[in-house]
Amino acid sequence: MFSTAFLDLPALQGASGTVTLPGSKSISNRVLLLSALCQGTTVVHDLLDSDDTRVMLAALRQLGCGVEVAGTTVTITGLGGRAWPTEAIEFFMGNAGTAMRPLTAALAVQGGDFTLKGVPRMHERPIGDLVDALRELGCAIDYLGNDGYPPLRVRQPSLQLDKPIPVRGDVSSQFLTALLMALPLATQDRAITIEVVGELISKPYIEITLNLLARYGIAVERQGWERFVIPEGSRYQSPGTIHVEADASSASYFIALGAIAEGKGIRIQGVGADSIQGDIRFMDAAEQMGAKITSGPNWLEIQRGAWPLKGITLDCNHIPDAAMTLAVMALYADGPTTLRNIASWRVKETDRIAAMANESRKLGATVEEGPDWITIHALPAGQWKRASIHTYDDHRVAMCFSLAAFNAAQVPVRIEDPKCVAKTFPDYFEALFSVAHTAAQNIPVICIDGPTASGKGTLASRVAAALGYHYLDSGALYRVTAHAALQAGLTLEAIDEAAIAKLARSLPVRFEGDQVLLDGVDVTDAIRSEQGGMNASKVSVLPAVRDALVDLQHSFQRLPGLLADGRDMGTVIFPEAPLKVFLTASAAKRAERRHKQLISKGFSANIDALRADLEARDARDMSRSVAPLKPAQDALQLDNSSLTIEASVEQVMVWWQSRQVFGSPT
Ligand SMILES: Nc1ncnc2c1ncn2[C@@H]1O[C@H](COP(=O)(O)OP(=O)(O)O)[C@@H](O)[C@H]1O
Ligand SMILES: Nc1ccn([C@@H]2O[C@H](COP(=O)(O)OP(=O)(O)O)[C@@H](O)[C@H]2O)c(=O)n1
Repeated sequence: MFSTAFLDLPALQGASGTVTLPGSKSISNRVLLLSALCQGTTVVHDLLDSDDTRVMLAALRQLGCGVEVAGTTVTITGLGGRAWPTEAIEFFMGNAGTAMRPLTAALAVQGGDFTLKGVPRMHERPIGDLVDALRELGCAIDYLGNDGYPPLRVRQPSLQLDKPIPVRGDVSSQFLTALLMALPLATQDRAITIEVVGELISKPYIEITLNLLARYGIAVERQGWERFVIPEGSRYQSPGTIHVEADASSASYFIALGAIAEGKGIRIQGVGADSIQGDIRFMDAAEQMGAKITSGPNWLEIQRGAWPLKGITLDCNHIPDAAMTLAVMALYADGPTTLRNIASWRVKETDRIAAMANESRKLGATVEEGPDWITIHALPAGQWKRASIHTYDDHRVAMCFSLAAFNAAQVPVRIEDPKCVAKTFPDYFEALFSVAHTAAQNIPVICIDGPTASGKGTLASRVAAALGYHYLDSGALYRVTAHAALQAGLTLEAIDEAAIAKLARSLPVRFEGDQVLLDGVDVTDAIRSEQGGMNASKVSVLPAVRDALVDLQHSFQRLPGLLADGRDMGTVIFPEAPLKVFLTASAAKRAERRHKQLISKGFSANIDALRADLEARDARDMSRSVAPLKPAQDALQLDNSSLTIEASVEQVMVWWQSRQVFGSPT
């Protein structure tokens, strides 16, 4: 996951390959709650690991459920047949609507002394319709803040279930889902009837709920979409094992990607056209816009068909979440696209109609909006602008606008607060980068060159972490090469140049966090010694060795960008890099830093000897004939002798930002 303040997506050109999608958020949380209400143990496979499921799991633990997590498999030992807690419990529900609503209903029907709170935005998301329905049937629920909104306090109910329970059908279908999942708890001596008042929106989500309830032994009788009868004596029965289908609305970004990007097509693993989720019908809308889609039981394949895409007008009531993706596809169309019947967008994580309109306008688009509709006009090649997309703590806004990076103007797109995707798809950007491609010149490289112990590695890795970029420690490659050569019984002299170069060309080196592995063996400590640095300096003089390492170094230039540290990053390996920094500090300072570094790692060291060594290494690095250590002509010099690490990082970030001008962040 990218936890950076922003993520700059380079202009992307195409996409091909396979993405495996994580489990659906709403199915995950429904399955967790149903498993908790069962007697016995349920093994849930392919569970989504996300903020919403973590909130639900924490709540279930507080209630006394057995919860064992092993990767994406979670084993739940349910509360069925056991005593419910009688002590007061306070639940923190974050911003997790898929946990808040069904849990409120289950707790209210079961009764106890429970408080449910969330983040400030959760306290702005309406829950009045659910509470009204629950009160109607005798549940005791108080508002602790504003009427109609969390936080809530739930107490002991006195249930009256003889009359049908009215539920408004025109608000979030999660209310009805919540009731359908909670009411089987109260069917000991009667059947319970729910009556929908008005048109039921988002019917497909109710179908998912009914489908899952059936898996848990609850056979709800559906009479049209107006009445639902939960039979007397209904009891949750564990299915034993259950697999969570991938999220069909997450699939929408990759369906759109296949339709927009040039390439051999995208294969999506985890969900197919026969999915129980209504959002899968997004594929029909994407096909209308031009996508070519084929499908099997658990997969979809998408290719670009019509190009530009075709503008459409669509009632999106059946695909409220996935329809947001159409708004970004609309930018690539041949005419305007109007999405209708999307009033529910206004009360989601943020006001999504306003968000999609504002952010599309930043990209240069013309957008009109009404209470329950939006029209997005196509964006011609010349009119795309570099924009910093505000994401409103809304995962879908972030994922949708990542698709703007395929713009014909080939301008990059900044996504603010990229970690908001954690709600449903923590590794969304990693998945995007695994299939997206672009020309090397679009993938930014920041070079940090300089003498030993000037702080290159520290600076480069910190800036990489701040930007979400990859990091190349090129010195480590020379260190590993020298290590491998010595292990192979070679000298580090010119006489063995060809043999060392041969080794270097297929060096089985891997970086895992701070560890360096050679052929699977951890050589971190061995290569980081001062002797290791001196040996690296010796092999690095040999032109054939330097040449042999070029391709390996270039292979680190991957999306979304790279920080490269070494001696010749800016002069030889990445001469086109948009920012080159030549980092120096006085020899005295550098010797002092290296001394501290070694002592802190438990090595003994003598500061004068260190200084003599590093001056000898500098001299060799600066005087060699190939790729000598020197600043690139266009490098910015940074002497950090009297700067803190933070100040050096800040300076490089300021230089970088001044070259990356996006529309002003909001
Ligand atoms: N600006 C700085 N001020 C103080 N100490 C620093 C600074 N930059 C780096 N250091 C420290 O100096 C030591 C050497 O830094 P390192 O990044 O390993 O250098 P290089 O990669 O250039 O050899 C580390 O212990 C690091 O914490
Ligand atoms: N791009 C690079 C990186 C390192 N090197 C060589 O490898 C040695 C070790 O590099 P390093 O970056 O790990 O060394 P430190 O600066 O960390 O001491 C340097 O002294 C250089 O001789 C190089 O020639 N070119």
